[in-house]
Amino acid sequence: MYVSTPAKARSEMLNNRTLIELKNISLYYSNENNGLPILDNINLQLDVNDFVCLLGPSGCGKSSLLNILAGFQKPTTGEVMINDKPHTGPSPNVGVVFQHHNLFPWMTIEKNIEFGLKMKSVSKSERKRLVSYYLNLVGLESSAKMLPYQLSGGMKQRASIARTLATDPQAILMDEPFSALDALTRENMQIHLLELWKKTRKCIFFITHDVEEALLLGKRILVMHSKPGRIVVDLQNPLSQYSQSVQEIKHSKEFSDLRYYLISTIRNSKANNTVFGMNH
Ligand SMILES: Nc1ncnc2c1ncn2[C@@H]1O[C@H](COP(=O)(O)OP(=O)(O)OP(=O)(O)O)[C@@H](O)[C@H]1O
Repeated sequence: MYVSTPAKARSEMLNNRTLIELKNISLYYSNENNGLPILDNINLQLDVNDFVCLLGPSGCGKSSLLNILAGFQKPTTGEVMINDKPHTGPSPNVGVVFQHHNLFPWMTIEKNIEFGLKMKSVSKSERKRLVSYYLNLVGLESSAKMLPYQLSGGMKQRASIARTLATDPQAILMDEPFSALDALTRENMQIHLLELWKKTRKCIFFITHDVEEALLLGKRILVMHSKPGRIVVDLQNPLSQYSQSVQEIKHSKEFSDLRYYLISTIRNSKANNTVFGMNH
């Protein structure tokens, strides 16, 4: 069993503060799920610089939780706080990147990135500077004038990430953003996202089905069980401190031990509701 550092000590260590807090969240969708809540009394704090990966079996409520964090879905009970204020709807503080890019197909990549800035009434010269900065950050300078259909899947996802980053949200929620990509592109995107996070230190909440992806990306890993949807693991990922290459990390004993532990915990979803390594 892996026991993580208590939240307070962790926050102090990282000189972080809580950005988003979920308090006693439960969610029911009408009478489905045999009367059980989709989400059951979820309490969670995300810090300003967190990189949190959420794992769990299909249908356990991961996207529902993300929708509540994004302000798209109202919880049945409980509340969401951002910067200690109630969060009741979509907000510029929270950006979302979905599994399939949602770029406007009729706009060039630079216009797509500029769109949110226009909505925020950013001046033309500042928009130009920011578009150029974010294109550069995701390595798409030479694709600025292209339309989305002219880009590969990985490039489109990088453009989506740039568009979200450009509006400067405090948190970015990602719902399986790389799952539609081929293995090699996916690995490149993981490395790229980690570099982006190191540069921007935005709070990232990342849903994935892929345990290895969570181990390579997350500073912190959550596992949800289903029926009812609960967070049963909240783990500081020791691998995030490693400076070795991805390949070296993947071949380490700690990686394979953690991988085994997480897969077993996810498999046990229906049988077990014990809370492991909770730090909140
Ligand atoms: N709008 C809705 N109305 C009714 N039921 C819903 C709605 N959205 C999701 N559900 C149900 O809630 C449960 C959780 O769905 P959710 O999409 O949050 O799970 P998930 O863990 O993200 O699944 P996956 O990993 O397969 O994407 C499922 O049983 C789903 O059928």
